[in-house]
Amino acid sequence: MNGHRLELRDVSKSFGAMPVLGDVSLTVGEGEFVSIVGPSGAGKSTILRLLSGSERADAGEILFDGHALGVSGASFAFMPQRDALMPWRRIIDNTTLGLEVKGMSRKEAHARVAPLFEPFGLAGFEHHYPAQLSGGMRQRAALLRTVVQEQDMLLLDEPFGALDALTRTQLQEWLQEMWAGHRWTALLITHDVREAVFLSDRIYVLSPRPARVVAEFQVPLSRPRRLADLGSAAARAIETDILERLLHHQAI
Ligand SMILES: Nc1ncnc2c1ncn2[C@@H]1O[C@H](COP(=O)(O)OP(=O)(O)OP(=O)(O)O)[C@@H](O)[C@H]1O
Repeated sequence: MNGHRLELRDVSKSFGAMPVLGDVSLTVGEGEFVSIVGPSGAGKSTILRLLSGSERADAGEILFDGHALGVSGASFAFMPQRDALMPWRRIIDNTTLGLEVKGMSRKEAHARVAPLFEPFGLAGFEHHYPAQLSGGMRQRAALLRTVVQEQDMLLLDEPFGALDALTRTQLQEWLQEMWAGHRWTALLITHDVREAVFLSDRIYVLSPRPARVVAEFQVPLSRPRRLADLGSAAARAIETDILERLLHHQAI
């Protein structure tokens, strides 16, 4: 084992005649928050689908704790762009869904999620239905449902993409605090370079399809972070550099 939790080595994937991923290599360490930014349609979500097992790579290796993904027993908690809450279930019963699917009784699952409602800013809304909550609250409920399953790794696919700019900023700040407290091993897919800089330890920049990694950045901001840190010279320099790579996809 080389210290990485997740490692993709030269992973490629085509859909029919269309190459989507071309030799993508990346790593995520224990307790590390890593983001992937790339142009629309580059294949970012495809990477997550390879991890969740809903697609298979054509070539290359995906390792978890040094073992091939299929035999590693790795479990991923996935949070999609849309909250995917079930409208007919109360918030508390939505957040227990993943636990119940894994065989936990509803009573036990309720006991597990209940203490998280306060830190997730959902106290008092346990018995509301999704339609009675704001978009930001629904995304927090979706994240609660995701993290309570205590999987090996958190996969976030544009989790704030459907929110208005202010709510999105508030949730980025909130997620940063939550992550600092829990140190989930996390892989975030985003179009939003500022979001990636604010949340990540490291950032991979993908080229247009067929995607390959054209740059990797270590974010030099100390934690805990505040939004104001994005105005620092270091943050602005890295943001500009990533945007340049995205626009001109120069390889390093
Ligand atoms: N199951 C599939 N069959 C055929 N083509 C697919 C399939 N899944 C994805 N694609 C195609 O692969 C390409 C990459 O899709 P993917 O969703 O991974 O991109 P993305 O980088 O996540 O895009 P966006 O940022 O717009 O969400 C797209 O052109 C998409 O149409």
